[in-house]
Amino acid sequence: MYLPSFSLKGKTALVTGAGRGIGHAIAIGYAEAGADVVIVSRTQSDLEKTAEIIESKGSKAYIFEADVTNKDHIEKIFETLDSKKIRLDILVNNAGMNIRSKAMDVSDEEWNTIMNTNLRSAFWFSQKAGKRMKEAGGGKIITISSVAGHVALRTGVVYASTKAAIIQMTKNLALEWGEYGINVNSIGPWYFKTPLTEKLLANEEYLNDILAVTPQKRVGELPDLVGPAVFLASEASNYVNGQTLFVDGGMTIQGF
Ligand SMILES: NC(=O)C1=CN([C@@H]2O[C@H](COP(=O)(O)OP(=O)(O)OC[C@H]3O[C@@H](n4cnc5c(N)ncnc54)[C@H](OP(=O)(O)O)[C@@H]3O)[C@@H](O)[C@H]2O)C=CC1
Ligand SMILES: C[C@H](O)[C@@H]1OC(=O)[C@H](O)[C@@H]1O
Repeated sequence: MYLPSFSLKGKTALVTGAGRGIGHAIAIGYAEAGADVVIVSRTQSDLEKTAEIIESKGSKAYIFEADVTNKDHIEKIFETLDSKKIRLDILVNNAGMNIRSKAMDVSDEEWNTIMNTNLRSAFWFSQKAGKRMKEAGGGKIITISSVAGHVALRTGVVYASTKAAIIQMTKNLALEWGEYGINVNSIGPWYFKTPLTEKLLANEEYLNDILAVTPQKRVGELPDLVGPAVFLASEASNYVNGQTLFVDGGMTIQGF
């Protein structure tokens, strides 16, 4: 028995970083749930592959080759959506990156790149989508944070700071926009095998360290993330707001 409230039929979602990894999986999962998908990244060839799969599911794909750290690019995306009268029901701020420097070695350039990609872009996309969702009577905004925003990891203080900020931004936007029917939530993954992490996960010792603090004793598989992402994008989560859903195999509750 399929619960209709989980359907995304008739909805349009925008997913940043949809060319590879988690964003690619979420974009396709949304198409499978019935949504049309606006996909954004800097690599046209990746986007075309994602679009082909989305269209094979019977959904429309709208490609935007853009850099989320460039505010003009963000502006252009929304101007184009407006001109084409493409209504935005769901926004997934997924694009992100990391430079895993020790705190004492972080450069200004590294700080700016990580902050602009992971946090600043998510806010500008949210502000533009939020204005349109308010006019439309509601919408769903999901930002991909990380367990790194909740517990200390050895993967870099700047990245962790962006992910913690996303968790707080999620709460503040939910506080301001809840009355407009906008649900603002976040997903906090533990390790998933993607181009961002595949080199790390290929290191047996590092992988063993990960599994030692993961109750489910495995890293995440992309389908493990799609279900939570569909839930938070669907009407099934209409009374969930300001929350961060950790999809982590139990890692954040790991004690001793
Ligand atoms: N994989 C994991 O274990 C975890 C990942 N996360 C988070 O999940 C999100 C996705 O990560 P993951 O899929 O692993 O990463 P990947 O590096 O595999 O994919 C990142 C995607 O974002 C795009 N992207 C990166 N920078 C920009 C930019 N400036 N402008 C537009 N698009 C950009 C990339 O495309 P392109 O480079 O072509 O622009 C790519 O499509 C990130 O926010 C990450 O922090 C959180 C916890 C764990
Ligand atoms: C779990 C983290 O978000 C993930 O681990 C990494 O090494 C990546 O750089 C991210 O920090």
